[in-house]
Amino acid sequence: MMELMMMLLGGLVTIFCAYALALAFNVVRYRPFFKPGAAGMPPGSLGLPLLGQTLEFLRCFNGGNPDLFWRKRTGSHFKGLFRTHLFGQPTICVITPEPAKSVLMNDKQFGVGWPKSFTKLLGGKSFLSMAGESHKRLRRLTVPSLTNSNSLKCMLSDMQTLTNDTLNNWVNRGEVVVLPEILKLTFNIIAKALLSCEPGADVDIFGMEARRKLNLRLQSIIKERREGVHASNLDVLNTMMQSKDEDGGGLEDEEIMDTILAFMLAGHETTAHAIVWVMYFLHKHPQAWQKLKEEQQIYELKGRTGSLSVSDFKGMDFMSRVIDETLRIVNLSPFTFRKALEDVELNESTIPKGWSVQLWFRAIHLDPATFPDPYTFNPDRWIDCKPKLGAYVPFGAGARGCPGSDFAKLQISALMHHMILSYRWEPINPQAKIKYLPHPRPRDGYAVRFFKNE
Ligand code: HEM
Repeated sequence: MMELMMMLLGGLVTIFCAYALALAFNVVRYRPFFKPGAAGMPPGSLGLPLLGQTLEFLRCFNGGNPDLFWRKRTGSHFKGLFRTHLFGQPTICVITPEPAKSVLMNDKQFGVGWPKSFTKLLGGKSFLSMAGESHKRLRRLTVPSLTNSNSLKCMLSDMQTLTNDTLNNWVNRGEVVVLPEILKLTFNIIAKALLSCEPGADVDIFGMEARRKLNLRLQSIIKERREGVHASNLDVLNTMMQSKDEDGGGLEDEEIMDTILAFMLAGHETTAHAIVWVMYFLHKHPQAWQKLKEEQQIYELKGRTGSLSVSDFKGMDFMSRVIDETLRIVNLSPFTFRKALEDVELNESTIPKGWSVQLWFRAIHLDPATFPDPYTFNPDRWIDCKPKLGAYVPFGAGARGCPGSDFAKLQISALMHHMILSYRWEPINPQAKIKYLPHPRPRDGYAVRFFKNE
């Protein structure tokens, strides 16, 4: 009997020691050496060696309660940041507006933080991989091709044609799973805007092999354009090829190719998810549906004659509130990444050099201090709501803010204009659970019955 108890005790002591050692491992491994007098690290724990707190993070997100992870970490010493260890990296999570603004607006001390696998896929000359002056130069030379009013005007007409074709096709089919269908549509729209590709063109962008093939294809398109073939197309590629900096220098082919790929990847998935969620919330909130329909009826005649302009869309107040509210509550990019380039003091603590910094937009947008009753979909909250800088950042902010925000909003508005006036839909699984990673979406992809109004 005594022997058995001793064995049991020995086992318990071993487990306890192993656990204590495991906890100490990360503490020792990532112990920072701050200059004398510097503030300490933000509160938190690094969890287990190698795994850190990744399993708990995945449990929260995959278990349908993504906010539990950060809510559990906001104790009395909390100053808007906590430390943790996620996906193999010691990490500081920023979850309140003030420090988020400080990080977003400070690209000298906070550099590119995307995971290496991601930047490798995008190519070394994409501005998602670049930093500092070269990042600024690349943005100066490429972003206007996407955002200037002439480009948006040309894109709008294609968006409306492609949208109408898609919606008519859905009516003929009766039942559709919206997400994959919208992904095809937003991909066709971006491919047309960037390269004048017609819908159905065989363009694949996922994976290294697809990227290699796309690069070869882009190389030959660029060569043809330089030789004058389709050189008058009003697409983003031609505008980029003509763009010049102050010294008269232009973009290298590799810079153009990597930027086109970045626009393609970043430009269609998030927008497609946003459209699904706008449909989802409008169906759940009949009053908002009705209000949007009434607003859109003002533009009905112009819409039917194809003369709706970019400024018409920008002037649609309720549409814009619906989009802002959807992006706030859904958080398509739940967080973004930076890396501390040196020790940085922030909110009475120090972020160690080399650590990953994650900005948790989800936590910021669901903070009741800025947005009372944050989980309720209420487009009218935006009538008097002017959040301070850093408190509403669905497109990020600062030097790395999203260059496609106007393009995305225009696309969502153009589609919803036609959809709300001429069609209606009924979800087939109204209680479908939500999947939160990589972008939040209804698990069934939002399967609906789709009808044309009489
Ligand atoms: C609803 C749709 C969209 C959302 C919610 C969204 C959100 C974001 C966010 C949060 C960032 C990161 C900012 C940061 O790290 O600070 C970003 C970056 C970026 N987005 Fe978007 N985006 C959307 C649509 C688009 C579109 C349509 C395009 C292009 C056509 C685009 C191209 C990019 C690019 C290239 C970057 C990287 C910018 C840089 O590093 O300088 N996005 N976006």
